[in-house]
Amino acid sequence: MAHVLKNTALRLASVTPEPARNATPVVAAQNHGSDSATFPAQLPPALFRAERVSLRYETDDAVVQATRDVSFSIYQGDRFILLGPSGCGKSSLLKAAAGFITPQSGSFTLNGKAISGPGPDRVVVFQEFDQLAPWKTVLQNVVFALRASRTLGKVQAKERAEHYLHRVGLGQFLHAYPHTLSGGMKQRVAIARALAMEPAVLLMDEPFAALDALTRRKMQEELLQLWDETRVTLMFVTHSIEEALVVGNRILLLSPHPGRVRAELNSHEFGMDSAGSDAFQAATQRIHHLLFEEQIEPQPLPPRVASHHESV
Ligand SMILES: Nc1ncnc2c1ncn2[C@@H]1O[C@H](COP(=O)(O)OP(=O)(O)OP(=O)(O)O)[C@@H](O)[C@H]1O
Repeated sequence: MAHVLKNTALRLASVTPEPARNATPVVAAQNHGSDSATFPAQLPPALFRAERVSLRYETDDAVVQATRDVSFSIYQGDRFILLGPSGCGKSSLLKAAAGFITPQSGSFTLNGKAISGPGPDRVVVFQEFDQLAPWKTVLQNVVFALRASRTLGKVQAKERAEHYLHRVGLGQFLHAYPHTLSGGMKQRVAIARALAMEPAVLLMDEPFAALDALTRRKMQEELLQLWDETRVTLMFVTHSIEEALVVGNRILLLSPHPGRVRAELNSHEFGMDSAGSDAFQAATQRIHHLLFEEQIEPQPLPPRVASHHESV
């Protein structure tokens, strides 16, 4: 029963815009990240779901198994983090969720519909600073993406682009060219462009990893502010435990290559001001331990509970 209660707290935490502070702070589940059979029926369905996704690359020289049987559910308004060591398949999962890679087996669904390719309902922000067309101004870059999705007319696209560029603090730089911007500013344009598409899920692949520490912190803060205003559903890849705890409300831990679900954690209690606190340090160490040291062996389970859970 305790398993079900803990997991219920986790799920409840994930479906409310900002989860209750008294929810179980960190809950871990090995494999089968979310098993709907163990939760009450009144919870809303997942917005986005990965079901036993295995990803494999085949080249002339080698076959690389990137992930194996990865399952998870993302709920409306989640800031869902994929966290794991280098090479565990985080980026591959994100690209597959975006529809750029077809799973070897398993599936992704958005609002219950199978994903079979890229779509404007899933927009990606990458780490690289060269995501913008250098011959277009900041405004033109965003308008171009909106027009390419064929959902808006010229005037509407320009209005929407200006709105989101103001929102990320670039109102003064609408007519600047990308080469005149700092790395952080270019990432803001990429984020504004993605937000302007008003996707169902915003996919972010280590978007701040190439920034210096101060700018990275500022961008994390701004992202949280933007989330507060928009409540956009995020799927965010990082290999930084601290970033995962600060940015996310739920964290999926992946084991080293090939990536499998190691644990699922509830991290909504941490924010920008948490770093350095005892609870934050303890959570960081616990995650580190889960990722790199602890071998979780499957335990005998009570009926109808598909995975081993533990609280931290
Ligand atoms: N296009 C590709 N062709 C062949 N193998 C690939 C390709 N892309 C990724 N891989 C391999 O798949 C595995 C997972 O890579 P992926 O980039 O998804 O991991 P990651 O967790 O995002 O790593 P990092 O944190 O270092 O970016 C790695 O072994 C990688 O070498």
